[in-house]
Amino acid sequence: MIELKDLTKYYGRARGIEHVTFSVNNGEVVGLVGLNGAGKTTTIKVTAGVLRPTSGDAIIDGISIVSDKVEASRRVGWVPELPNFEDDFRAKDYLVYLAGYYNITGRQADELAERLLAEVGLSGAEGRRLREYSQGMRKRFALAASMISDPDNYLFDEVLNGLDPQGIAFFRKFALDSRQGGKAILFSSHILSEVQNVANRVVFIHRGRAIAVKAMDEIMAEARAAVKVVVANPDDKVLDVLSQLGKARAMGRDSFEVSGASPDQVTSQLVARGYKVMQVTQVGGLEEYFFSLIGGEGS
Ligand SMILES: Nc1ncnc2c1ncn2[C@@H]1O[C@H](COP(=O)(O)OP(=O)(O)OP(=O)(O)O)[C@@H](O)[C@H]1O
Repeated sequence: MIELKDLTKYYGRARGIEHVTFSVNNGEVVGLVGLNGAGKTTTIKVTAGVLRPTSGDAIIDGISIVSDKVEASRRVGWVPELPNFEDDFRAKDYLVYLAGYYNITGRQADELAERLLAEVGLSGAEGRRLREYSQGMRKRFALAASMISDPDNYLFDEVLNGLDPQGIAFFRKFALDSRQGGKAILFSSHILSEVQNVANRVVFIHRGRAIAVKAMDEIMAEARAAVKVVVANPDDKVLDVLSQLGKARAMGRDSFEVSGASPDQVTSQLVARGYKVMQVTQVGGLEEYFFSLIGGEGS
């Protein structure tokens, strides 16, 4: 569990974040959302123990990052926005070296490094030097490194940046599995559609302050999220079929809108009944909610 308590960080006189308070419970994936410069990286770095707060505290599994930094940071895996490594190292050697910090050595460290690199999709690139890694490979490597001690808590800063669709799918699965496994994940991202897919709660940060903390269900209800679908072979029953999923209405002869269902649910429901789905789009949702929250500033 990750608890942020009245966390404030000033860079000299410049405000980073002020009075940020929220928690990430075990079994929760919380998205951290905000404009450029809002304070996401600062929040994550202070919580990870790499920046000292001006005041307030972050508590990891009951341990203060301020008064017991070593113990608290052992319990959290951190993937920075711009991962920085000893670039002359070869990937696997570096993971083995990092595992040493957790008293994992010898064959055990070797096997762990290979397994983690395979898990994040870097098999075949274990022997390459980190300086030869692309941005996406570095992100994948940083993910592997954060998993060495199999911590119960994770902090991911823009982890999706630079990842290809396969990498994004890996992260999505990792987050959902971790959620089921009772871990606590806080991740920042500008890709609001992915935050919507993965997070069960969202912290909106604006000008250094956490201006709202909301469950995804509430966000979707308030933002009147809906799925728009175009069907190639509509008939007079299609509306009834869609109504089984949520509130459905016809928008035209072949297009329909359903609220209270996901694009996946709409597609499988229609396909199972022999309809041809031409187009499915999510309307409203997190993005709409975010902009309504911060007013005209983001547009
Ligand atoms: N080293 C620093 N020195 C001075 N000010 C800083 C420093 N790092 C961050 N800031 C300021 O703190 C505020 C929050 O920055 P932060 O990097 O946390 O935002 P962010 O939400 O992560 O932004 P982005 O989406 O652009 O990555 C900004 O006003 C920024 O200018």
